[in-house]
Formats: sequence, C-alpha cells, structure tokens
Amino acid sequence: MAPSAITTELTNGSSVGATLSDNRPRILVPEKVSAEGLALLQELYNVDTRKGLTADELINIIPAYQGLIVRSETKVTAAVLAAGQKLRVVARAGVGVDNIDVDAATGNGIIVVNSPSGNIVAAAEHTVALLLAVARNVGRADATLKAGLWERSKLVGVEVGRKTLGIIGLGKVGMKVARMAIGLGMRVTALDPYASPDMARQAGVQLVPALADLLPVVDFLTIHTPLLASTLNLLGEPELQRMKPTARVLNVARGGVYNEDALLKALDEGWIAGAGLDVFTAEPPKPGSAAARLAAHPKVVSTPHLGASTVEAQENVSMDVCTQVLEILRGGLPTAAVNAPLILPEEYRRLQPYVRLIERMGSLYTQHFAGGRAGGMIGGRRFELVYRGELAGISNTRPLFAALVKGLVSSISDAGGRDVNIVNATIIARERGIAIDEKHVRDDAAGGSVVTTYASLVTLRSRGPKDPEATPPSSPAAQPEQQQQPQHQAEEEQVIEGYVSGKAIFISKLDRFAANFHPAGTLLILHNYDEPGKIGYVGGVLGGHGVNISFMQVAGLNDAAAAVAAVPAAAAVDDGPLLLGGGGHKAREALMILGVDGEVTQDVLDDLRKAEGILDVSLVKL
Ligand SMILES: NC(=O)c1ccc[n+]([C@@H]2O[C@H](COP(=O)([O-])OP(=O)(O)OC[C@H]3O[C@@H](n4cnc5c(N)ncnc54)[C@H](O)[C@@H]3O)[C@@H](O)[C@H]2O)c1
Ligand SMILES: O=C(O)[C@H](O)COP(=O)(O)O
Repeated sequence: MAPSAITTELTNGSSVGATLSDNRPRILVPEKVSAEGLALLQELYNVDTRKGLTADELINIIPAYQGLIVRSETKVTAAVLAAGQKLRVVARAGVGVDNIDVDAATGNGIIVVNSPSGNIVAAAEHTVALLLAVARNVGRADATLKAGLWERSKLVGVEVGRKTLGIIGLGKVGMKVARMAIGLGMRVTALDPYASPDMARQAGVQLVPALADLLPVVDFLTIHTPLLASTLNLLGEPELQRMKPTARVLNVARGGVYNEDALLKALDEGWIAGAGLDVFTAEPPKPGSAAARLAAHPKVVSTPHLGASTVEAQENVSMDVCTQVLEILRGGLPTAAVNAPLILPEEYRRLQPYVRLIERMGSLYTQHFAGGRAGGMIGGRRFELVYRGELAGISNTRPLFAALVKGLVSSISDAGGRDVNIVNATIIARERGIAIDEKHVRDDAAGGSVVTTYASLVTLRSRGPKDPEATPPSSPAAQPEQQQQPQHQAEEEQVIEGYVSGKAIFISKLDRFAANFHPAGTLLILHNYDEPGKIGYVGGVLGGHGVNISFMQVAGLNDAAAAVAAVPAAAAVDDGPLLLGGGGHKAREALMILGVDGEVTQDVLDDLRKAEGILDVSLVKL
C-alpha cells in the first residue's frame, strides 16, 4: 500500500496537546528577559516570571518546571539542577554561563543553551563607552557638576587616537572592540592563544604571544575572555605593576579577571591611572568589599553590569534562547547548546528527518525484536548505524546517535527519569550497556542502488546473544545451525533499514524482509507463511475486536535465494494443514505489517497467534 495512506505522522511530540491542556509545561523566568521571545513560549507553555527569588525559593519551586531562562544574576547550582526533576533546558539569555553548573546539567541530561552573539555589539559599544568615559573623566565630570561644582581644570583628559589598546581575548566581543578602536584611530595589540592570526591580520590587529609583550606598551587595556580557571585573577599585582602609570584598564567581561584587591592597590598607589568597570566578583558588590570600593573609587567609571543592557541586545538574546527552548521542549535540537556540539542551522535542517527516522528505527527495534521488555535484548548488544549517501558526508552525527539511544530506550523506560538527548545520550547508552558504532559509507556497491533512488540510506544492525524470550523468535529459516547450538552460545543479527523521501520517513527493510512503510502510529507486525486466507483471517480477528486497519502491507523476503525456505519437521507438525509433509516442506515467509486504530489488547494478540502459519506477532507503538 502507498505510504501516503498511512496515519498522519506524529511530529515532534506533545506540543499540540500542550496547547489544549491545563497541565501545560512550565517555564520559569527569574530575571528580566525581553518580552519578544517570551511571547513565542507563552503560546504553548505557562511562562512564570518570578523576579527576586532566593536560592532556597528557587530550589523549592524548580521541581514544577521543564524550562528555566536566566541571565547572569541567577545561580543555577548543582542543587537547583538536582531538584529540577522535570527540567529539560536551562537557557542563558546572554553569553556567559559561569553562573550555571554546566557539568551538573550535563550529568542530569539538561541542555544548557545560550545566545552566543545576540549581545556582542552591545558589549563592544559599552566597552568603547567606558574607554572614552575613562579617558575624559566623564563620570566625575557628571557627578561634580550635578553636585553644583565646576571643576574644568581638575578634569583634563587624554585622547585615545594614536594610542595603543591592548585586548586580552580576541573573540567575538574582543574583535568588535578592536574594529571600533581602529575606527577611533587607535593601534590595537592583542593576546589570545586561540585566535586566528589571519583574522587578526586582516582586522589590522597585531597578535602578541605573551602578557609580557602587551602590558608595558599599552595605554588602555581591555579583557574579553570568559571567566575560567585560567583567566581568574589574570591580572594581579605583578601584572599591574608592569603597566604604564598613565594606562587605564577596562572590564566588560567578568568580575575576577582582574584581581579586585590588586586593582584597588594599583589605583591607590598610582601604578595605573584609571579603570572602567562594568562587572564585579559579587553583583551588586558587598558593602565594604574591594569590589564596592572600586565601584566608588574616584579614578573608576563604574556601571552596574550594563554591557548587554540595550533594547536591541535584549530582544536578540531573548529571541535566540526562547526559540531554542521552544525547539527543545518540542523534542528538537538546539542551535547553540553549551554542553553539546554546535549544530549549524543548515546542518540541523538536514538532520531533522533523519533524527526522526533513527529514533523510530530504535523504538521499532526494541518493540519488534526485543518485545519491549526492559533489559530484553538491548543491554549487552552491539549496534551499528551505517550512513550511506548524502548522510555519509555529515560529520556531526551526534544528534543521530542520541536519536538511536532515545528510540531504543524510550519504550522500555523513562531513562532513569531523564530524557535522552544529545547531552546525555552517551552516558545513558553506557549505563544500559549499549555499544553503538557509527559507519560512514561513501562509496558502496551494496547500498548503491538504493542510494541512487533515495538521497540517503540508514542501516541499523544489531548483534548479540540470542534472546530466548524474544518475540518474534528467529525464524527457522534464518539460522537453522544456530538453533542446534545451546542458546547461551548463539549469536544473532537483526537489521532495520530506512530512508527519507522529502520530509517523510520510511522503513525499507525489517530483518530479512523488504518493506516500504511509514513508521508511525500503532503497528501490528505478523511473521507468517504467506498462504491464501491469511489476510482474511487477520482482518476477521481485528474486526471482531473492533480494531480498524488503516493500512496493510505484505513484506517478502529481501533475498530472492532465501525466498523459499525449508521448514524443519517440528515446525511442520505444529503448522499442520499448511505443510506438505512431516519431514519438511517448502514455504514462503513474509511479514504482514498493519497500521491499526483502536486498542490492541492481549486478547487480540493471542487470537492472532492462534492462526495456522502465523509464527509470531509484535505490537509496535511509534
Ligand atoms: N558585560 C556584559 O554585559 C557582557 C556582555 C557580553 C559578553 N560579556 C562577556 O564577555 C566575555 C567574552 O565574550 P565573547 O562573546 O567575546 O566570547 P568568545 O568566546 O567569543 O571570546 C572569548 C575569547 O577569549 C579567548 N581566551 C580564552 N582564554 C584566554 C586566555 N587565557 N588568554 C587570552 N585569551 C583567551 C578565547 O580564545 C576567545 O577568543 C564573556 O565572559 C562574556 O560573558 C559580558
Ligand atoms: O554574559 C553576558 O551575556 C553578559 O554578561 C550579559 O549579562 P546579563 O544578561 O546579566 O546582562
């Protein structure tokens, strides 16, 4: 039957149901996040904006939420993540994720996403604002004038044109600052061991190999690295002492990249002339702390972490992360996951149908071959995913790997309370004893004809010890020699093959049978001898139980040579009227694949199994 006759495919999970239900998934927003992105989520989810939560309050309420959207103020600790039993995604509406315990999130299978570039213009412009404000004493001038003073002679500044700006961290923000500074007529020297020398050269930036080459020559210094173990206290007393006494430093990255005590001393002792600070080790700074004294220092222009606080940047980051939250809660892939490989939007679009296909192949495997039994034939088996055609050229197949793990385990467990995703798929596979190899076959004679017909072909192969309880049992024709062996020694192989046509997904091979069906909805898969009367019998049983057939397909043996198989005597006796003699006969095996509507009870399965020549029946829900 044509695939088009099959039940409409269920795409991306539960979002449609969620719109209609009072129990819509919940998203917590404990900080100010721009309304543009939140509006996207409000259509489908309960979005609770709860500003000013304490750490304990957050831990108490987080169990109710599937999503959490934060900026830099909320500390997303391991305790918060452990309490968030339903949490699937933590989104950082901005760049820095140093307020999120990313390792703990990974262990819990929670995706952490951010907006890698939504606020870089804002951060770079704020850096330039502080650069000029520090150079021209704008802060003090404003404060004294507002206090009724007119202190022109005390507020003589310096020009930035023809001066040298040192940049530590020539990433997205650092590079933007460099270009803007060059526009102001500055010379730019940078230190970044990971920066591309070509990009630096093209931008007119001189890269230097060490701090020692940078500190003594710069008139202004700005740091644009993340806060890491290697960048914490990057500039302490020895480094600040090496700078010119006329130098001014800027921090629009993170509190802690300059040691705050050392910076205070450098300003008080006159080792440097001034500072422009947007970020502090504690925000707001604790009264009396070095951070608070820096913020109040007359040589410092300070702002309360405003680098990303522009209307435009907040709209950008809100849209970036809310789009990803939406996609993740629908079962899709993020575009900027911090604890998962970067997936480019184009790559993501190409992979999407294959993610669905492979997840269904995994689920079909478990339900058809392992009978849906927890621990059945999944653990201890070796799986191989073979990609042919266009797919063989894709290097980032982590989403496909995750889709297989998800499909394999989804029908038999709740994955230990966790969703399987690209973040934790490897951990869950290891826990379940599932080994998966991936093979990219670019030039393949065997798969060639299929790949000529379809752009890509995916083969799922499983090898491992034969499961004595499995349904359906390996057919007598499949491995007659193995059946003679003690079961603990027997190995068997199962195969499922599938392809994508347009956006639709199809199974083209199931075990030894050539098929062509859409893996969706409720399927009954009968392994039988292809004899007259079978279809009528099956239709009668299902009709009698009120189960409607939406499509039906008979899949013959894939290999013509195996199309007619010898049935051993034991089977011949059991199968009575179908067989031609007690010593064995010739019979054609087939799979009957039925899409059904209505409840398929154990009684239905038992009645189907009673029919002569039906070797087994499996119920598969996809
Ligand atoms: N104040 C704000 O509101 C604000 C706004 C945006 C970004 N930020 C912060 O700015 C920082 C940079 O953001 P980005 O988007 O440019 O990040 P990025 O990842 O694009 O760039 C960081 C750069 O730092 C370099 N780096 C890392 N360790 C280094 C080291 N030890 N020495 C020299 N270079 C090193 C990296 O190679 C990289 O090029 C982040 O901490 C981010 O949180 C702050
Ligand atoms: O890392 C960032 O994106 C900036 O520091 C912005 O932080 P914010 O969202 O708290 O303003």
